[in-house]
Amino acid sequence: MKIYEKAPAKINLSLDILRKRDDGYHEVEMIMTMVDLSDRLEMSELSRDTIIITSQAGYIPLDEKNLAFQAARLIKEKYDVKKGVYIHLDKKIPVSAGLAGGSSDAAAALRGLNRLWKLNIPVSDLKKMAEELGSDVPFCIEGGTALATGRGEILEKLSSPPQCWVILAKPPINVSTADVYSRVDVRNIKKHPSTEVLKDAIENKDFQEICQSLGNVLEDVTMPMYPQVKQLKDVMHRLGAEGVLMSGSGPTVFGLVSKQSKVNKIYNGLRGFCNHVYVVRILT
Ligand SMILES: C[C@@](CO)(OP(=O)(O)O)[C@H](O)COP(=O)(O)OP(=O)(O)OC[C@H]1O[C@@H](n2ccc(N)nc2=O)[C@H](O)[C@@H]1O
Ligand SMILES: Nc1ncnc2c1ncn2[C@@H]1O[C@H](COP(=O)(O)OP(=O)(O)O)[C@@H](O)[C@H]1O
Repeated sequence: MKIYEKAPAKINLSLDILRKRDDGYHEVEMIMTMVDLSDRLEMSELSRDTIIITSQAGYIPLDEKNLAFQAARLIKEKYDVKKGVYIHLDKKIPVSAGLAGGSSDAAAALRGLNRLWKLNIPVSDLKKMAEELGSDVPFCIEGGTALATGRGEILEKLSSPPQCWVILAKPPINVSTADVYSRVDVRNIKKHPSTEVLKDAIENKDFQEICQSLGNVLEDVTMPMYPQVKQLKDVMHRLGAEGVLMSGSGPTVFGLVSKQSKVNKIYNGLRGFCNHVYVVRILT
């Protein structure tokens, strides 16, 4: 039997850091939503007790460092599955981009293997397993739009933002999440985003208020390291995007656009600036 599972990218509409914890993680408050730029996982059962990962993307690890491999190993151990699996990752989400591609692949592997091996694991238990794989993986299990707290694993479901176009642009640099967090000076965060205001704006489907309330404290770490990210934000604003923000630890910048008539102009303008530009929608 062969099954397919989609693994969509996420963007952070807000990202705030409250404090650094004793375990080294940061206590965050962030609103995340999924967009329709997705990897696709093809999974088939192997009678031999082994995990094999392949991908057309030449730039990700295919061994136990791959998050989909780790997901398969975890579910096999926890549920004592003696069968093997072959997972092909059709990568579309750029890597180390702040779009949680690896985390979403891990979540898709958990969902898919639950189906493939007919394990009937409830979503709450999938999310518990997801926590062991990474802070963003629990959100990627159910997706949608959510307020994430703790280190990212405590989730409150929100309604979807109003439909709009999301333009993603990734400059040709890869950013390490661990490196960015390690440089945060928690006592000197200049401006915390107004998470509550953003949350209300989403509930009220108030597009203009959403655009005004976007905020990400990691911009002040990543942008001085990579000035291209700030330049990209400025270009997006100039081209007419109504709300512009860096996603996660970066370097991807997204722009929210309400009018289709603006989308082509922004897309074409950005293509002159960087190779990786995508026009996507928020997944409801
Ligand atoms: C910044 C965010 C925002 O959504 O996304 P990305 O930019 O990676 O997409 C997330 O917080 C990233 O989550 P994720 O990529 O799953 O992080 P993990 O693998 O759990 O952690 C990688 C490293 O980041 C740091 N880390 C992560 C999460 C957190 N709340 N505090 C931290 O300090 C830790 O140093 C950890 O070792
Ligand atoms: N399935 C996967 N897809 C992408 N990257 C992966 C995967 N498994 C492990 N990685 C590794 O995880 C790291 C972060 O990848 P990614 O999830 O794309 O970053 P981000 O969360 O910043 O978007 C990279 O160093 C990459 O090599």
